[in-house]
Amino acid sequence: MSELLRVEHLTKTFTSGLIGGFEIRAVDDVSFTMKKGEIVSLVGESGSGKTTIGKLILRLIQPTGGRILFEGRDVLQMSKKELRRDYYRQVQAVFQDPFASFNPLYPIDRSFDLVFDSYLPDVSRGERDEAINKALVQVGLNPDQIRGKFPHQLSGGQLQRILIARALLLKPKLLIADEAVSMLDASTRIDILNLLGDFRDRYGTSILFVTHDLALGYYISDSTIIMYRGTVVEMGDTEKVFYNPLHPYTKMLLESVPDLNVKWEFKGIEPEKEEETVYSLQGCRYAPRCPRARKTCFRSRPALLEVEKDHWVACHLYGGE
Ligand SMILES: Nc1ncnc2c1ncn2[C@@H]1O[C@H](COP(=O)(O)OP(=O)(O)OP(=O)(O)O)[C@@H](O)[C@H]1O
Repeated sequence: MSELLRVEHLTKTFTSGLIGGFEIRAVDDVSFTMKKGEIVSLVGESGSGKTTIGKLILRLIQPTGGRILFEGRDVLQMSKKELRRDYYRQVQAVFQDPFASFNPLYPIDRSFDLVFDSYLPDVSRGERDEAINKALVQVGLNPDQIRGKFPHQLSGGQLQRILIARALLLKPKLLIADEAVSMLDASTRIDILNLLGDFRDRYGTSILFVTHDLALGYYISDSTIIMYRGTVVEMGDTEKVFYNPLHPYTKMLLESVPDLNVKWEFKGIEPEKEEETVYSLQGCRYAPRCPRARKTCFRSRPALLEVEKDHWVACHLYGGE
């Protein structure tokens, strides 16, 4: 498989507060690649920088530093016209809240027409209708029951399928699915995941699957990137990351997934204290929470090293400096 996307040393710093504001390094020196037709999960707890990475790739926000290459082309150097005419034809996104993605004042058909108007203006009305109906059938919907309806007349699952049908009308090379199934019930969630996998198989669409849910990431992805507070702590082949986790944070995350047949029992656990969440910008960001942290972990950031084929970890326990 050849390379589709390359993210190099991507950094995004936000400034919060008006006077004497403080800086949040939401994404801190993140590098990874995606192959054509590959599904990559970007996994991490809330605030780890996943959505910010998706928005940077989509050029919805500007990075503080780093490069994004799509098929070798520098995305950050693209003009607005190039983005609109070319990049967004090939890179589409589906976000978490399907209700927020539609204008409640218009029937959902309008959202399909906007795609045609923006990217395929020369397609005739008849051809549009045919393509829309085909896309709706592909995502398991009956066009007769969907077309002409307003968003409030449809369920969250139906709207999410419509968003996927809309994104896939263009048969994009890259789909960014940001918590795209988080708001759906379990059975609809699996349907939508299967749909995404089916599209990858059919059209070779690469998918960046952004999620905080390890099980969903494992189900759908070929490769997994584990984020912690803006940094990549571990990444690689999904089987290797899940069955041979190396970073103490990945191990903790995997141990925290509740088992279906294990009941909760009181263990007197104290919630995490505020001072333990303070992290240093020079050292490993996980060091204050890490049971195996040493002095060096607070002093220097470990490099992301390939410890076995297709398996990288950023941890001083594995020789990172
Ligand atoms: N526009 C912004 N201004 C200031 N800070 C921001 C902004 N957007 C994000 N952040 C901060 O950047 C950090 C990363 O946020 P981001 O939304 O990327 O995380 P996430 O991993 O996607 O979390 P979630 O799963 O909760 O959406 C957080 O600390 C967040 O508060």
